[in-house]
Amino acid sequence: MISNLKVNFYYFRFFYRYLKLKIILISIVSLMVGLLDGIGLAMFIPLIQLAFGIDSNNKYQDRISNFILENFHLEIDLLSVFLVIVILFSIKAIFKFLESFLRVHYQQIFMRKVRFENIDLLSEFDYQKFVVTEAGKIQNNLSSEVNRLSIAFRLYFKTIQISILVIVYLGLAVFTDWRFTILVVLGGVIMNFVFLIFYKRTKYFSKKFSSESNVFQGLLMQKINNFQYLKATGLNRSFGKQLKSKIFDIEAFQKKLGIVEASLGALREPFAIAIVSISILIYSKFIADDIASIILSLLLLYRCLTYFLAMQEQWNLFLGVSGSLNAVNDFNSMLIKNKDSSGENKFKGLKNSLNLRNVDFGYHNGNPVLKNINLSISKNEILAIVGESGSGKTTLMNIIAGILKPSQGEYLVDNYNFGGIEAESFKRRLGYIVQNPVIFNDTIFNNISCWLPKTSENLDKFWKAAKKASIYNYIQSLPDKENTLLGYNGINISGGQKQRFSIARELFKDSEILFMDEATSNLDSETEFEIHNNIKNLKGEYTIVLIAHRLATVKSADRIVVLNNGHIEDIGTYNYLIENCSEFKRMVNLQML
Ligand SMILES: Nc1ncnc2c1ncn2[C@@H]1O[C@H](COP(=O)(O)OP(=O)(O)OP(=O)(O)O)[C@@H](O)[C@H]1O
Repeated sequence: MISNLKVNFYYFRFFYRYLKLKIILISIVSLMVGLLDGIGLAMFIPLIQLAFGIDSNNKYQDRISNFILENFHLEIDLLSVFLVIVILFSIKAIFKFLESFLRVHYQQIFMRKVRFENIDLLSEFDYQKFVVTEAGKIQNNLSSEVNRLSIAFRLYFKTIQISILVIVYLGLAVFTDWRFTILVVLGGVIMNFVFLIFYKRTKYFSKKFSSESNVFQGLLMQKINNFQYLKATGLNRSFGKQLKSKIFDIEAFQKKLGIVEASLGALREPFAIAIVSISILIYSKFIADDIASIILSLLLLYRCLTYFLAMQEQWNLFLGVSGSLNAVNDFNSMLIKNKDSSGENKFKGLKNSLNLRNVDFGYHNGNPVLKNINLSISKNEILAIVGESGSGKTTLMNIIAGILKPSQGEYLVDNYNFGGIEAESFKRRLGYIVQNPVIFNDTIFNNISCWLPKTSENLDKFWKAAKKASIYNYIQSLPDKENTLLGYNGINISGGQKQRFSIARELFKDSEILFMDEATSNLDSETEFEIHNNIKNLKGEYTIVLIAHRLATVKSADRIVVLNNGHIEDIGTYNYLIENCSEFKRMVNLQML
């Protein structure tokens, strides 16, 4: 019982977090609907009595209509009773409309808030945590589970609204004849205990449904992301089999949910009829034979019971999707717990240098990846990082870019601790060109401008960036030029072109610190030469941190950092390192340059 209350309070708190006092307002409106309906219903007793001339003493036998007629000093005749009924049901109709309207309106507000919150939280999600979080879980929670949550909202509020009606009818029934009411309520309580077993099963299957959907979405994403590979290697079908088997698992839980819901639906009515019949028998045999109150009580209790059954049905349907509420809430808490930390001070541009002091770093598994890194990058310097695969180049670059935080030591931007800088203002000045360039399924213009309006000023900037990234001629050769669609993940263009597009995007952004990870690994020698000429042309204008496996491409750097197994082996110009760093010399020899 207590744990049930706790769970219900958990659901309530979840919705209250987004809607606050709106929940109270919607409850008040439902209360009005119930009160107006119940009182209106009670007025039928004097109406019948007057119409059939049953009562001769101007005294009506049910307490509700007596209360209304006496307190409002109404004439006790057929017309005024009739008018009262019409007025009550008309006002009820207005509240009923308001009730449905508010539910839909608040549902929209609620969903918007949840979606916006998730989008913001995901933007601020800590990178280190992101890489160890199942992609399917993120995808499923942000799409399917949020959609199920919308259904959960509707069902939850329907349940609340209906339960208010149940309470109102019950109250009115108690007011009319408390003994008969107690008999029916006792029956209802017994019935509820029987149904608790069904509710438990529904909740369990709903949770299983959510977790299986997470796995399914993860598999689906992998299939889409690795489509080319799976197709080429013929693994497409066997991967498809995995997806199909997950569909069977999901179906199985859906079916079980359906069976529980169907059983509940079928059992409710016979149970209810039995309760009412037994109550009438007991009442007439052992308690009293007050026909007028029992008729009104029956009317009210019948409505109460109908709503009670509807409430149970809605509640069970809600439990069927309540897994989504747990899933979204857990996902939300995880995002909140792993929010990127950000300082207060706005970054207004690099003045002198970026500095790492005695920096150590390890991922979640604890293995040290970087050890005692001391490095200073001057404004407008081109710094290249080289080293064997796995030596920590990307990790080091991600620390300088602020995506990863040092486990030990300090990262200073112009002598200010990085932690004190507002993350967003720093990121706005960063350009990041990754190993697998990010291409959106959109036009070339939107891919480079990141959805800025196509004004002549932006268009001018766009072509300048395209020229700098050596992609100008290619765009001009296309029939639709900058309006050409690039396809999902740039499926229509080559690896080299993808990289040039992403370079153009960063140059468009007016970034002042550029990070390039293997930016030239997929380019043919001619384009590579061109890009490196362009990088040289950027010299003095941008601070560039560059990772390259092909050592010829780092010749244009001012300094090169040689990383070896997580520590800095040496730093210097290309010529200095050839002379003084055996590790660098070995790497160059290996590449036979
Ligand atoms: N998310 C992660 N979780 C745990 N360990 C990681 C993670 N990313 C990288 N590592 C480990 O950290 C070490 C350094 O990886 P990093 O990617 O920085 O090397 P790299 O020099 O850039 O390699 P490559 O040239 O192959 O890209 C490797 O041992 C790698 O396995």
